[in-house]
Amino acid sequence: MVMILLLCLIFFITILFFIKQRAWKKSNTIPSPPGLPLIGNMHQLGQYPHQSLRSLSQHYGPLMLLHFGTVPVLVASSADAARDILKTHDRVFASRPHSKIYDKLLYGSRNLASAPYGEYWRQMKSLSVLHLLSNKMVRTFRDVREQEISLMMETIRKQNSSPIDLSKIMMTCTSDVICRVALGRKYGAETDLKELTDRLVRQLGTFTFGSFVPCLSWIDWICGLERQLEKTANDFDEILEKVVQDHEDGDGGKADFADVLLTLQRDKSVGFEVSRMSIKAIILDAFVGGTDTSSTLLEWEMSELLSHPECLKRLQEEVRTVSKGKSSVSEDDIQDMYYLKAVIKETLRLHPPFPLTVPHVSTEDVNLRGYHIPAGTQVMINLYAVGREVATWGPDADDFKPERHLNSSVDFLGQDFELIPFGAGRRMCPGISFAAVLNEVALANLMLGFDWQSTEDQTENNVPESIGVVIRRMFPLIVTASPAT
Ligand code: HEM
Repeated sequence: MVMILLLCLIFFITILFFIKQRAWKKSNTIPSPPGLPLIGNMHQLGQYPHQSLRSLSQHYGPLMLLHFGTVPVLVASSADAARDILKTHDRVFASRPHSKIYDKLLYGSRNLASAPYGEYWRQMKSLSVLHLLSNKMVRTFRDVREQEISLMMETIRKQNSSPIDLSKIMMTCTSDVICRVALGRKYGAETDLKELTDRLVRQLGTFTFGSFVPCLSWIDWICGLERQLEKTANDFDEILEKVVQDHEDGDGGKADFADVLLTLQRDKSVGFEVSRMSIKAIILDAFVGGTDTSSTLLEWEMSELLSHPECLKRLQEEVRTVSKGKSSVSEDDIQDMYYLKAVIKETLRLHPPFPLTVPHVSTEDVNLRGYHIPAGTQVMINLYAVGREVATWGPDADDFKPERHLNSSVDFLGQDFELIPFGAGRRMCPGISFAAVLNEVALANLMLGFDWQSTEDQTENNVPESIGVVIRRMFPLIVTASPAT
């Protein structure tokens, strides 16, 4: 009996799949790799969807329609296609698809990153952009950055030139900065916030049957997914609830994110209600959006520099010349470090920490590059493919060559669509200044303080990538660092 029911279900889904594909084909001729019933194109994504999608786009073009299960997903893989979506039709594509996982883990999607486009999202974006991550706020946390970077340098120094896990040390530095800025202090000893953030980010990227083949969502339930998500959400909420409580009872020292948000809630000065849940959800965004991305960027920078000793040498010379014998690089010194900025841009081009943007969804029917796109279509921009597009970056697009940025005005601020590692348009990353200044000053200090040696046999372009939403190195970067000569 069960077998017959299962066969009927598979038959029904297959019919539904072909009807859906036919409906799309009628109104569109968007190039579309052929898929399989039930799973659509999912079997073509492999372990590294950003790489597989790039390969598919080389065959099917910069705008492709795929099916993840029964869900149609438009994938853009060129600067022009990204511009059409994130600039020309930005408003139409500014929403996020509904996700049960986001709902469970992120306070019913009341955080900024997964809130659907609308009034609530606008309110949360203005809180983040104007009150938490503005240039002025970023400047006020200068001493936090300097202290944590100085601690990182001390940790490396203490190893006395023996091999160190640089990935771990850099991760500790960036996550401690975010923790202090968001929560006012480090929560290391009593709660493993790092482990919890890792778990949450991992679960946000979990494949679920329910998301792509809704009638199979019972499989997720049988696998115990709901229970796991609930546990993570509860564990994080317990910490955030304690943080908010501590701040309410606290002495109002240096204003961290929790303080700022509680003040805005009390003053009612922003013109809308700021709920306790919104406060916790916005703080959570800083951990989810900022922790892994910031350390991943540093990790790829060091990794690429170690594979390209001539670039490492040139950067060290620049940093040491500009710093003129000082023991550390200050944020004021960075302005004159042009090669440093070129190294950062080149790393973001080749290794955008989020290679596929958080999915967008269209809220109206729209004509995109001559194709009819119905409301409710999910869209992903393959930032990895955009950064490596041969048409814009040339035949050496896959090579690490910071020099290409030296006489170019192309920047990652969301105006130049060939380099958009932080996205662009309404949904662009609000943490860009925060991330950029932390990254610049951390990398410059690593260059000033030490001479570096890789312990690996570094073959160019051959460093394996991790699996997940944020793509870091598969294996930690083990190096030796001796005091600069
Ligand atoms: C190297 C560091 C970072 C990179 C590469 C990065 C990249 C991105 C990207 C690609 C998006 C998605 C854009 C889209 O959907 O089109 C995004 C969104 C977001 N990022 Fe970042 N990010 C970084 C650091 C940060 C930091 C430090 C924070 C906060 C402290 C942050 C908070 C957010 C938030 C809240 C969103 C969602 C915005 C929205 O949906 O309106 N990010 N980021």
